[in-house]
Amino acid sequence: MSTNIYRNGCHLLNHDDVIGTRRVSYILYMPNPDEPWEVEYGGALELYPVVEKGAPAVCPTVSIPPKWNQIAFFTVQPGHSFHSVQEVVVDNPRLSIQGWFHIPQEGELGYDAEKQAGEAPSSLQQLQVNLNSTSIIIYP
Ligand SMILES: O=C(O)CCC(=O)C(=O)O
Ligand SMILES: [Fe+2]
Repeated sequence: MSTNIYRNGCHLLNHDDVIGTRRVSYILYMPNPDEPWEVEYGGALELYPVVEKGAPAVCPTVSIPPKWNQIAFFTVQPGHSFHSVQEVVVDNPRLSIQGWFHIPQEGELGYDAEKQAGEAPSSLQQLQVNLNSTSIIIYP
């Protein structure tokens, strides 16, 4: 879980959230409740349909502006759950708490070692594998 602040100029490019054992994404929006967020401020969560597996459409079909005390959930699906955050174009900060529900981890009820083994590696694990590959050139 993390707290996030998107200031004027901040945005998040299209991605699917798939890392390790994530299953459901959630975002709780907390812009200033006394100054309702306007669509023109940008900062909407945008959802993309999939043209074919792994390829999102160019344009989103759903756009959800942040609203005080509103929470968004979506399932994390490899090559499907594409979303982005529009650039914020106002000086009001776009505040949120964001995180993921995971499948049971080692030591938790319902943990399944085989399921864990089949999971997509985290980005850190992917980077570590690639660092050992001869096709990567590390510049000083
Ligand atoms: O803040 C949002 O609406 C989405 C954030 C997001 O996609 C992420 O942090 O991975
Ligand atoms: Fe995301």
